[in-house]
Amino acid sequence: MRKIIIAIDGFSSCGKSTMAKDLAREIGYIYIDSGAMYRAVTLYCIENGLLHDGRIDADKLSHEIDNIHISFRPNAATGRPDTYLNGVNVEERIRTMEVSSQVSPVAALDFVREAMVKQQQEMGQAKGIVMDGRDIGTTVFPHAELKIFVTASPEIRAQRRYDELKAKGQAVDFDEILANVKQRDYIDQHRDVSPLRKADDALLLDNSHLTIEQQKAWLTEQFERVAGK
Ligand SMILES: Nc1ncnc2c1ncn2[C@@H]1O[C@H](COP(=O)(O)OP(=O)(O)O)[C@@H](O)[C@H]1O
Ligand SMILES: Nc1ccn([C@@H]2O[C@H](COP(=O)(O)OP(=O)(O)O)[C@@H](O)[C@H]2O)c(=O)n1
Repeated sequence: MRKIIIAIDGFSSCGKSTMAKDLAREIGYIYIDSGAMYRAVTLYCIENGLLHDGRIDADKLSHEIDNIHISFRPNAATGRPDTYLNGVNVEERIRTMEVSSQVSPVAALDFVREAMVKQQQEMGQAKGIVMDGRDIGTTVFPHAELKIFVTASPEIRAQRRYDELKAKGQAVDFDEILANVKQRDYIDQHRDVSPLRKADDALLLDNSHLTIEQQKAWLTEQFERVAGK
């Protein structure tokens, strides 16, 4: 089978990382969660006083962006890569509601996207990669051999995220999560730079009523069809 690039885009919390990570593990590809990179930049802003009451000090961030180094290292216990920000494991801290509620405006900044896209493209140079996000099939890898666009209803997506955070022991409120999911979808779809949209050549997957196993089987089938050509 030839080595390909698999781009998985779509709305917030619909299961992109779950299916991307599982497929990558099964076929021996590298898995990159591009959303984790925007989350890590947001955490940097929070921890370094660049975000106040939802306002970003974009000027200061533009001067510091080259000092923000994000990498991934495997975690044997979870079976997925952990995110590191300037050498520190931030995997847990980037998944909080505090970060979720501020990440989309940070990710809308042109210089932030430019820096992240450059790193993502370098990660995909040798192919054999599954990357999930919002603009992977449209901007990061417009020539990806397999592109998927995932969607599910906002209520179902919010319920999935609610269950996940609750299982981790975080104090969560369903309505707050639903509002966050809808707000991020809106910002992600309406920003000027690389807005969230389905690439013309992406396959659409509505997984509202699919189990994790069913969506993975579907994705594996698509991979075998394309990589086996
Ligand atoms: N088909 C599915 N049915 C039910 N839960 C799912 C499904 N796919 C993923 N999940 C769960 O939904 C949550 C969000 O999935 P995730 O992969 O993090 O989404 P995304 O990467 O799109 O934000 C996770 O807790 C995951 O286990
Ligand atoms: N390629 C990407 C990935 C994420 N993002 C931004 O980063 C946020 C967090 O991404 P994520 O994939 O972790 O989001 P979840 O759907 O997992 O909650 C998104 O809401 C987008 O604002 C982006 O702009 N481009």
